[in-house]
Amino acid sequence: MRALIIGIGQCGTKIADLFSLVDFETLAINTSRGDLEYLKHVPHERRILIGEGITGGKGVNANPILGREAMKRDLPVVMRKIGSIIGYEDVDIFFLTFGFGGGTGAGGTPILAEALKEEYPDSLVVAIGALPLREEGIRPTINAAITIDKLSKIADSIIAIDNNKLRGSGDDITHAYERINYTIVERIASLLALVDVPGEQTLDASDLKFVLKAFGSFATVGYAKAEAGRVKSLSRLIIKSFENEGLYLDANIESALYGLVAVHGPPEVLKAGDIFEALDYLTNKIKGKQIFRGFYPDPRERDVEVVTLLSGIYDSKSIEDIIITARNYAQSFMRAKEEAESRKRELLSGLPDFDDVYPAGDVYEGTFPDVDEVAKRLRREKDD
Ligand SMILES: Nc1nc2c(ncn2[C@@H]2O[C@H](COP(=O)(O)OP(=O)(O)OP(=O)(O)O)[C@@H](O)[C@H]2O)c(=O)[nH]1
Repeated sequence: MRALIIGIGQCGTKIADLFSLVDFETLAINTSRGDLEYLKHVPHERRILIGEGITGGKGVNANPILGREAMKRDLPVVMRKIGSIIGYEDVDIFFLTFGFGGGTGAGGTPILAEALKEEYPDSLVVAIGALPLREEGIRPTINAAITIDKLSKIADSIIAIDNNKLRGSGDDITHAYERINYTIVERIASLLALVDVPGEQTLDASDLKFVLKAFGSFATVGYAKAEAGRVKSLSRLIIKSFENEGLYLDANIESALYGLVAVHGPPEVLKAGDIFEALDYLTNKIKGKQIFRGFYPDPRERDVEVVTLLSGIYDSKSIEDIIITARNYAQSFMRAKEEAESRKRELLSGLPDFDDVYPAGDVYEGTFPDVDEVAKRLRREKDD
């Protein structure tokens, strides 16, 4: 199983940086030179500054139109770099990490996603994006709505992380971001680490690709971990992994089409009866009724770890809030614009054509009349 993580914009490259720390292949792309330099783990030759001609290396200030333009202009450079990283061994999944509310990531990600789908039709393109906080105002919400719309037509799945779930954590925003970035990397990395690994019942790359190939709908990754000695009911722990609000997306999991559950831990805790009870429950709960599973008994393990992936989700309050807010704003903005235009028409109606007020015939092609001469002539005409 080969994954390439591509971070776009500040949020996306920070997440890619953490993936780099845990030894994933990564690439960082940004319009801001400063933000690229700030990264700690992505190797320098895997950092690409785009749109320098438009932005001077200073970011696009939450304007996704500029983010899109920057990616379009430097797409050949980006695709060449990706080609050189990939070499001759196929990539199973490109994970594109970004923030929905900014400009570089929101504008650039759909452009790159489309190019990757075209160039590598057998690989999946999965977007992992952070949804803006409501307090950030209307612009990030609109950026998010535009990008959701675009990506839903291109990406195979969109793993959306709702930053609003950070509220109430008590952390300042930088720490809250760090925590959520860490969590998402931990979950995806744990899941990928279990694919193609020998186990009781194993998950392979084609299972994961099947689950994530979900026509641009939403996906969410759940997680639960406990010390083996403290697990009273494994079935309860598995259910907790997709029930708890740690999913970071307000979503109705019953609307999911596919699911995948991977359980890793000491063999004495991984009891088949418990696992099947939880899987039956989950299979009956989701609409698509298809759950892939992998059990990985490991005598060296002291903890039990459960990673759950649910995909094909179309019923999510987090997403609905963004789309409805953006749509309402767009409609009221269009109404206000029409009113302003009709008020302008009303105000200016009835004005004469001021050209008629000035005498014609004094302007000759190619020459300018002498203003003093014209004034003298007009005075003479008046006196006569
Ligand atoms: N989860 C998470 N969200 C982040 C982080 N940094 C920024 N965001 C969110 O991402 C959005 C801003 O995206 P950025 O990545 O900063 O913007 P950008 O893509 O670099 O675009 P420009 O700054 O406009 O050039 C906001 O809605 C933030 O809430 C982060 O580290 N983690």
